[in-house]
Amino acid sequence: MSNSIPSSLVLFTVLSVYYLSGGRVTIILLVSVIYILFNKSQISNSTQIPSQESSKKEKKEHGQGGCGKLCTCKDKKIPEKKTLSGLKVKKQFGLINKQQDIAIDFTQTFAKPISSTKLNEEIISKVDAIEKPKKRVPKLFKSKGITKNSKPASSMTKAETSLLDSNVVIFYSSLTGSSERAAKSIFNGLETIKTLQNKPQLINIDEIIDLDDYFLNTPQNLDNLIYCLVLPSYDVDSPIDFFLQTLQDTYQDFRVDKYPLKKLLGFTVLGLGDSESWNDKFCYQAKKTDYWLGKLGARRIFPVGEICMKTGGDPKVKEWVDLFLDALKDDEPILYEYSDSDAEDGDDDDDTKTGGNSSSDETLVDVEDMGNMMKKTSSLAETETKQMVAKNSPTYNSLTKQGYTVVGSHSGVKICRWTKSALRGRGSCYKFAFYGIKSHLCMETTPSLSCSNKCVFCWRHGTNPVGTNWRWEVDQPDVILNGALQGHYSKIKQMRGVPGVVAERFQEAFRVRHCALSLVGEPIFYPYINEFLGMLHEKEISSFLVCNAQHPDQLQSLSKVTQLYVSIDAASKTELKKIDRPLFKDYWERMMRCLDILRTTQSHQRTVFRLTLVKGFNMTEVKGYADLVEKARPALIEIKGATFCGSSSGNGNPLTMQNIPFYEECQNFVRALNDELNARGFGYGIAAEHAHSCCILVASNDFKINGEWHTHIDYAKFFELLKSGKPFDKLEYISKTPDWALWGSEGAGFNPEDTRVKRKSKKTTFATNDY
Ligand SMILES: Cc1cc2nc3c(=O)[nH]c(=O)nc-3n(C[C@H](O)[C@H](O)[C@H](O)COP(=O)(O)O)c2cc1C
Ligand code: SF4
Repeated sequence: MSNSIPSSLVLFTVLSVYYLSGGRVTIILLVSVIYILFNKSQISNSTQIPSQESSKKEKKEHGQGGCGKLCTCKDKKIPEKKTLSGLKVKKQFGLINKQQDIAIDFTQTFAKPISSTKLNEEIISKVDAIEKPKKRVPKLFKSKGITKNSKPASSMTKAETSLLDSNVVIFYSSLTGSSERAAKSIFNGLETIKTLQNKPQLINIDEIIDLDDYFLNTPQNLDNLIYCLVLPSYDVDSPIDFFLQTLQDTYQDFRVDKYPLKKLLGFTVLGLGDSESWNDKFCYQAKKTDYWLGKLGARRIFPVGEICMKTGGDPKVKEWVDLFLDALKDDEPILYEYSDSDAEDGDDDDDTKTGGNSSSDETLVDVEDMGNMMKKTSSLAETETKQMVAKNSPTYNSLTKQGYTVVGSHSGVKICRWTKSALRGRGSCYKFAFYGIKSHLCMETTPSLSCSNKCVFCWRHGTNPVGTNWRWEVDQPDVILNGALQGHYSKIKQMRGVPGVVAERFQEAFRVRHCALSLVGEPIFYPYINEFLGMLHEKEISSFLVCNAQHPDQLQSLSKVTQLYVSIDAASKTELKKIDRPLFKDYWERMMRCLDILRTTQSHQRTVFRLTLVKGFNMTEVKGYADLVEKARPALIEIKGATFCGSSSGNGNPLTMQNIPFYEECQNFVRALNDELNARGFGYGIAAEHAHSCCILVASNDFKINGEWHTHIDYAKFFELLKSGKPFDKLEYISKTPDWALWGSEGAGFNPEDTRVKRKSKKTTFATNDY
């Protein structure tokens, strides 16, 4: 009889015959019972360990959960019988992931390590697939960034290329100079190795325009790269935070290769710190860097150095450098362990080591589990919330040395040179000529000292807090406003002993009437900017807000300001990258979105394009600027030549005096732009100038009433309109521009009531922010 006859049918037949024959046919019954027993044993054999293929096939033919009864399919292959017990035992005791003691070519095999582990994992995953049927999940993400089963196992690695044939790049970041010194010592040490084939390179990480050029991609012109990073640690915000954030973002970016740094021949990190004062956090950022580079697939060729600069200092640095240089001369295989640091930190994502479950289910992560997966990172992967500018930080020292008062932990205030000048009756800045702002009544402040650019003309390199998202503690708007006013007034008070201060103006200065939200940093980055603006307006302080065209969402939701600036530092994508060195990868798209917002949502505001002209960087593409004007249709365009003020030594500013345009060059640029705009029929004209600060104003013809420019502001009217609570337009609070401020006027924008004093000494740093 065939196996295909159901046993229940046989049993039924036997019982029927027995009954009908009155029990006389016992022999038939006996034979039947023997048959049923035999049949059962056949069935149990056939259910043992089908291969995954046949299991899939079964599921396909019988539905997801199998047919649930004895199978009758004709073409069914008898599956290969496998004994699992051996594998299971090995898995339980972590033996199957034992490191492979064979030397392998690292560069060739990293992505696909030749270890039997993978084979074993494959087998186990097949087994698991049978033992535990896949549970149904509603929606799944392929978790490239945190996938587990695709990670390379530990292996002995040997590169085809000798380490001495590599290109060594030494990266460093330094706030007070010791890491730079250590990096140079490595550089000099490498130079002494005669057999090193290529000249090493020394790069300041903070000066890299796009970190992805090195830490996602690698420079195309250099192969066999070895990265050596020299990093201090700071428990206060420093540029290293942004660097680490970038490494982490790359690792968690689902769109990019999970192991982008496997292309490197190797890496090492030298950490400098202070173990006496920061025992718990000694060299913690160097260790984090080491961790993330490993996560990104780079091969550690020398252990992370941890040197206390207080107790060990430069001699200890030299020791580490010498050992590292020796290691470069040694091409012995290196043990590569992907998850070593994870294991130490209790991150058990190497399942096979811990006897966990490595089934193929884990390449896919349930959406609900994503949060847990992310949380399940080691302490090295954790990011902490710091203050943007803590009182004991080098940034704080640098800012206060330059005359800034740091308010709270992320805001700043400083009296500008024009406020001092106005107090002494020596003239106000261009804002008086263009908009009627008396400089001694103006406070320059910012609620965010951090920025998402690293502009070439910015003072802030080296110590600047940077970031693309707000990652710091947040201060309340009233704390910032009161602190800023207090800081401003205390600086004004100090002016009382300065010769020439006009008593009346000195007295007036204790009632701030205007606030320039510019200074440095990015004001709309501050999460409570609208509340802050509301508080300013309540005190009848006008608001001039300057933003860098990198935060379209915040720009979109910005509430009413007296005047809204967007910095336009270049007219093309390439030039913008060169001059602003933006941190956002989609910086151009962001700027375009901001321009659209100016033309649409924010068109009720007095919108201003702010162009800072830097010779050799952004003074040629007049047509390009006209395109941007076409896109945003700003009410006003301020064109200003970059100027010098302060000392440039060591701030990473690449500009020289050659980059400062003469006023005549600025005038020519403005004429060309104005001609281009009018040739396109946009209706702009050159309204006013302030030669003293190398600044010219182009305005929309809407501001020309009966042939006269009305670029000034009726501030009382502005507050009146604001208080009405009704929407209003930029043209509802305009006022006539005085003759002395008009373009081509005799004094070129200098108020005849003030005394013009020519500065004798030329100072030496760039500043575009003498607003
Ligand atoms: C405000 C501040 C915070 C610091 N925080 C740490 C820290 O968390 N861990 C550490 O090991 N060293 C810390 N240090 C010590 C510095 O890392 C050490 O002085 C280092 O040599 C500075 O390197 P640099 O001169 O290249 O900037 C800190 C120093 C300062 C001034
Ligand atoms: S100049 Fe302004 S926009 Fe540019 S980096 Fe400095 S603060 Fe940021």
